[in-house]
Amino acid sequence: MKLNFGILGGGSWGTTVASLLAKNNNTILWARNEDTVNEINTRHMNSKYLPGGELNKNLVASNSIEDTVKNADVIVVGIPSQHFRDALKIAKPYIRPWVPIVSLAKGLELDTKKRMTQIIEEELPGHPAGVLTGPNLAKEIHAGQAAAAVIAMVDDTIAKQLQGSFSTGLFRVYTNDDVIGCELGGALKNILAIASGMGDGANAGDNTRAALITRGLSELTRLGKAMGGKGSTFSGLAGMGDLVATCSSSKSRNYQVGFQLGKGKRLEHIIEEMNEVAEGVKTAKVVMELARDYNVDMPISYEVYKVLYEGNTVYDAFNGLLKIESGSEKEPG
Ligand SMILES: NC(=O)C1=CN([C@@H]2O[C@H](COP(=O)(O)OP(=O)(O)OC[C@H]3O[C@@H](n4cnc5c(N)ncnc54)[C@H](OP(=O)(O)O)[C@@H]3O)[C@@H](O)[C@H]2O)C=CC1
Ligand SMILES: O=C(CO)COP(=O)(O)O
Repeated sequence: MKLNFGILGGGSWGTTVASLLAKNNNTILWARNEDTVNEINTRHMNSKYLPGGELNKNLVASNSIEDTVKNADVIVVGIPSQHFRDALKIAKPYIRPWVPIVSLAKGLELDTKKRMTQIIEEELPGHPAGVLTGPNLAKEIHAGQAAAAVIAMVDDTIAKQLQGSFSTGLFRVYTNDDVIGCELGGALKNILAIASGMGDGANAGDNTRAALITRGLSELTRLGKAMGGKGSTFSGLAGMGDLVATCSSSKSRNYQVGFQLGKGKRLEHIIEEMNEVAEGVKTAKVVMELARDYNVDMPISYEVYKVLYEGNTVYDAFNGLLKIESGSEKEPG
């Protein structure tokens, strides 16, 4: 069934998802940048975030958040986590009752430590809230390469309907009812992608990367389960899938931050030179607090945090990890 979609956020992922949706649905994309809107409407491109390659010609962009959401049957939010709540507040007066809201963001709000669907529930109570997540590097999907994702909603009927809307031949969408686990998988893996990039930047080797991914999955799963996610979610697309993609791809912005740190660059300079978001940098702060709140050991994330915020070097981080006593794989730690 053809639905009306309103997408908020004209960055690389918001635009890519909007273009996928426009294949089979009426789709409007809201971007605050006028040049982006004009370029999408006239040249079917978003060269700031997705250089090269055309977007679906049916995609309409708008500078008006009201026009974008007022007739929408579904709203999709691709705004980075630290600005997600503000965008919902602006859109709220124009959103029709009970319209499902789907988050694309992979981060946690700094002040509140909340997930994006918790923010949706607070700002738009009564609206079904869900997340689209998984190993989905925007630039590959924009280039027409195949990928798989998960739509997680508590209500299975809505999840199945959205599964049909988001799916295209090359973009395979699975359903999951574990919204907490799916959301946490996407947010927590970004810090581990920074760790993996740090290792590669410092030429630590393929074995180190494999160890970081595997032990990273273990710590991500520990916190995720303590916060209410299901163990099986973390071995699926939203957990292991996304972890593997971002920890091993130079297309990941989080991996790139780590890689540059591994090369000895300072965080401020790396961020200054990037025109895209790397959610793991801010999420690392939140995750350290959550690890304390839930009394969960997260040694790799902690070493990343110390490099980002306490002046440690990448070599301090790897030395720190090597000093930790290695226990049994069956036990946490
Ligand atoms: N890119 C990817 O491969 C994937 C990204 N994600 C997640 O999707 C989310 C969005 O990321 P992505 O699209 O990559 O980000 P980008 O860095 O590519 O773009 C960010 C977008 O958000 C807009 N924006 C930033 N702040 C505000 C604000 N206060 N109000 C309105 N718009 C704002 C920017 O607008 P402007 O241009 O005007 O600054 C820009 O359009 C992130 O949480 C990310 O983790 C998830 C899966 C894949
Ligand atoms: O989440 C992503 C791919 O699944 C994108 O990762 P980055 O934000 O690190 O680019």
